[in-house]
Amino acid sequence: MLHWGYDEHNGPARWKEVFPVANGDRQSPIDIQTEETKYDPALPPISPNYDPTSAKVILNNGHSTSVEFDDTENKSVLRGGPLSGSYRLRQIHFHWGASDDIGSEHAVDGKKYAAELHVVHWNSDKYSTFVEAARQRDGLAVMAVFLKIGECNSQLKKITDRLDAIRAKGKQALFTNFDPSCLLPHSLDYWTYLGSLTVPPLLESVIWIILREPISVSSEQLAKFRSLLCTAEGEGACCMLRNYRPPQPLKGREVRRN
Ligand SMILES: CN[C@H]1CN(c2cccc(OC)c2)S(=O)(=O)c2sc(S(N)(=O)=O)cc21
Ligand SMILES: [Zn+2]
Repeated sequence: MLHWGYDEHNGPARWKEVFPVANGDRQSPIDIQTEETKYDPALPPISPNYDPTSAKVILNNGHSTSVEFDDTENKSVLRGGPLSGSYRLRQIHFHWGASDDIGSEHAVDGKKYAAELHVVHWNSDKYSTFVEAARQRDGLAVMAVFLKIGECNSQLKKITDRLDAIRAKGKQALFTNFDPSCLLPHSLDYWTYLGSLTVPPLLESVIWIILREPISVSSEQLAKFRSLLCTAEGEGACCMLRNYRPPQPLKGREVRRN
């Protein structure tokens, strides 16, 4: 396998050949069996506090599209929930599928949503860089939001309307004055468990916070994600039709809810 991706020849089933942690004890995503989740009265609400001026660029990295934030100071942080201390906002990105009936990474009682938003943070209280934090078991905190097909999402439009400027892999465009809280659902109720990055290097350093209420996305908006290219300008164009990893074994982990 040359470079990892989501096709038959380089997809999730083969990542273990290069990243053996793929068969680890705390891999993500998972299928959340709601009957097995444990209510924890000690779990406080999560509290996102983002400064819109932290937003810098929107980027096509060949595997997804992301909005990157300035994480050189504690301007945009996530606190509360299962977290001790504050986790600094790094980037947001999305996962989707080739059709509207699949696309999310996590599943709920076997049900997959059309797409999934990930808001990535790192533990800037304990570690001095993102890369160092990404190697620690409490280094990263990713908040996941499910996207279900419905009304056009006017907040998401700020992102989907810019995708044609970053069609090819490696392209980026200025993207500022954006507070990702605008993409969160009304309720911040969540499930939480200990897992990993869902993309190589699949590091087992993520505290996952999965919001239980989905947000909407229209079929047309979602189609725009699929028109992104996994290839750079000048290479043979290949569309980014899917970029989700399927659910991984729970291996005895507990999923708590607030
Ligand atoms: C958007 N693609 C990834 C970019 N990053 C990345 C890239 C390379 C190495 C690395 O670890 C050192 C991190 S990231 O940490 O921002 C994350 S988190 C994440 S997910 N799906 O698990 O939430 C995917 C990515
Ligand atoms: Zn992700």
